[in-house]
Amino acid sequence: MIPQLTNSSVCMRDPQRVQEILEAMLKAGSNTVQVISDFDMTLTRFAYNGKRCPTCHNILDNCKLISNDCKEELKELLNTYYPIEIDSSRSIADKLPLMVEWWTKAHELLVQQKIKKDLLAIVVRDSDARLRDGYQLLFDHLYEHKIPLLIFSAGIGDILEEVIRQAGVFHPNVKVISNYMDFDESGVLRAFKGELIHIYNKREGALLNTDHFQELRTRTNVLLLGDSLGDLTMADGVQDMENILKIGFLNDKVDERKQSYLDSYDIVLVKDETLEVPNAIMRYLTGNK
Ligand SMILES: Nc1ccn([C@@H]2O[C@H](COP(=O)(O)O)[C@@H](O)[C@H]2O)c(=O)n1
Repeated sequence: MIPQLTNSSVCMRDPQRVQEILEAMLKAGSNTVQVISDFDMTLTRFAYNGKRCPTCHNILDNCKLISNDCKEELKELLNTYYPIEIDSSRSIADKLPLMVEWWTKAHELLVQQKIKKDLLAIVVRDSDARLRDGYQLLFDHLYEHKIPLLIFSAGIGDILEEVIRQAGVFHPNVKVISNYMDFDESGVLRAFKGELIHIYNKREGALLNTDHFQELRTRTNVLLLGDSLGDLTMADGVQDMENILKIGFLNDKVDERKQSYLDSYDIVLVKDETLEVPNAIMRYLTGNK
């Protein structure tokens, strides 16, 4: 039905079920569809030319606004907590407090650096941030077909917005839920706003944004894109959901994590740095237009 679903990167536990969901969504019409996507390592690449690409946090961690001592501390945090984040032998309940600890410590360190708001655009421009191949097509296609795109990220909203703005795809149909920086009157970072969003509390974040989901109450068919098991709860605020198709990017520790991804996502994209499959699915849902 969709030739790209036979790509070597594509794994499905139940291809028949995927076909049924796609047919139901096609029948409902693209005016009932919304896309909910994670950002880091989902819309952005995991690696490029054999080198890891940065997350929103890493863009700041490694920039010239951060002192060398602070860079070292942030790197130590990454080396301590990232292996925990992707450890398939530990439960989410076990990892959750440690993830809160990671985000909290990193944000405290960033706040101490007195980062200036007006330098963020330069920081992003000078970074190795890289959206996945096919991003332009995805963002433009959703915009042309008036399909809402919610980017739900535990990264840093100000950095995320700058990445998509500089890529020329921050269209009016895009809404971002993320951790936003709070600047004082002279434009210096003094805190992070609101409730912390980390990798395992997106359900709570979704339930706090009832207004957004209420506005989209006719969009009862969801295409969800994520790269972690925490991303599966991003659509928990959607009202009267009819169908959901979950696509998961499996970027790291593939052998250890493949089964849990197959059990949770309808389509698993293994070490696939492109948006070829989501783009093919969107083309199918919009009648190949
Ligand atoms: N100090 C930190 C905290 C988190 N990360 C990474 O950010 C990712 C979260 O963003 P999503 O857009 O994927 O929700 C997460 O996977 C962490 O690995 C970081 O790099 N530094």
